[in-house]
Amino acid sequence: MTVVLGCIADDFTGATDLAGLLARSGVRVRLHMGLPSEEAGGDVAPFEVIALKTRTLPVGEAVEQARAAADWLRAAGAQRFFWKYCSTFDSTPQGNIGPVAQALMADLGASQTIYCPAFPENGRRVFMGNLFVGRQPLAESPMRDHPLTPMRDSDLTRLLAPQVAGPVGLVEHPVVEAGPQAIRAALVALAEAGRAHVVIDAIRDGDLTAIATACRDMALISGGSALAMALPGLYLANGTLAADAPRLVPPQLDKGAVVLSGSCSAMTNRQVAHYLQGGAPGLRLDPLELAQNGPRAALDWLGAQDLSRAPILYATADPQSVRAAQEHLGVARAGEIVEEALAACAVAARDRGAQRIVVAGGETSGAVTRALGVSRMDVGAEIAPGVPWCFGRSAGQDVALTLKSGNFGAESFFSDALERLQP
Ligand SMILES: Nc1ncnc2c1ncn2[C@@H]1O[C@H](COP(=O)(O)OP(=O)(O)OP(=O)(O)O)[C@@H](O)[C@H]1O
Ligand SMILES: O=C(O)[C@@H](O)C(=O)CO
Repeated sequence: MTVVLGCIADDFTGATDLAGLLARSGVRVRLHMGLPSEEAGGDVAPFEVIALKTRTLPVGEAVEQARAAADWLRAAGAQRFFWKYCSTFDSTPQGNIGPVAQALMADLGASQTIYCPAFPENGRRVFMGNLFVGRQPLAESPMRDHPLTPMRDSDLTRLLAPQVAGPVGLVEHPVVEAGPQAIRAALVALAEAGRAHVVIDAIRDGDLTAIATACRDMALISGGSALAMALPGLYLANGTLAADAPRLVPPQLDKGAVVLSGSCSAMTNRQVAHYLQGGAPGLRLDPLELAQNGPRAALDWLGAQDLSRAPILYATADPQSVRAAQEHLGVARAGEIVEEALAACAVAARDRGAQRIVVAGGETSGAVTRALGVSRMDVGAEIAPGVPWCFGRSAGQDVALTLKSGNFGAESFFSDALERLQP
């Protein structure tokens, strides 16, 4: 078995999203939480996904980690690579998306790559280079108030231009609609015009399949998870991937569960409210209180809960409360305090036997998996598009984790997740 596609994601929920969509094909997908510490090689899956936590890091550090991940994947046999970022193109003002793509292209000897964050099933579409979230342009969507990466422009070519050397190209939707051959021809013409970085429109899954067909042999593809979805089928069809990959057998799990929410997205706010309305025991964490007293009160509360009722601990709050906390503590510190507290709660819940752990938020998921010491997981069934249950080991026991991207899932996501994976 060799690695058919080596994938690098810039955050943990983004990586599970990608892994979940690849796993829809039935092919085995392995997810590494952070740069793998074990030697590359040995037992590998055809799709290996490395989850980094680089979305908000300084550019140099993000680039260094992505290159190290690509080196590991290359040593494991990968010859094609996928660079996964958020379907809302989340980046800091300096931006890591372009610099990472550029560095990987240089290392892999790729002369051109594409950028396509579209995820139509979740309402992300790219048209004439502009990213829409549902009906709203990105910059008018709730993403404009994201705690760490507020997105205030919707034009991907304009967002990408300062992040890369040389001009950015665009393959417009009419070309994409005309199919793989037209896309290939447009990419060749753009390459001849010196455009190594090309944004591609996509408004439905069929567009993504056409793009994946046109680009499946590129050394580096970059985009959201949905662009990768067609790749396993294409690799099976052309014989790059053998059809006899083993299937996942999920472990037996106990009744105990906990829900930890550090995402402040509009959707997570609704999901938390819905879960509490349904009668779940819940405790709201206040960053200012945590800054003064630490997580002791949260841990005491959790210690008194019946874990078979899947209690929720959440810092999820509306944009106004988030801003107030950030003004007092600073953006980074407010985030860290919450992440540390939720991570401590995850460990305490695991130590009391919780084997199903639901986490909302990419940064939060990074902190939780790190605290649990979960370094790699096998990817199971999806609860909602882009949100699978994953199975790993923590402190010698089986744990199931689902890492929900801030904006993903239905309002009933938390109860959906627990129903989907009943002991
Ligand atoms: N009440 C709060 N005040 C300030 N910051 C908060 C608060 N609650 C959570 N945070 C921080 O906001 C950040 C939310 O980012 P996170 O990546 O976890 O969620 P998200 O961005 O909605 O998810 P995704 O990246 O998957 O879209 C975290 O750093 C978290 O600690
Ligand atoms: O692409 C998305 O929207 C998600 O996988 C994600 O990256 C959220 O952090």
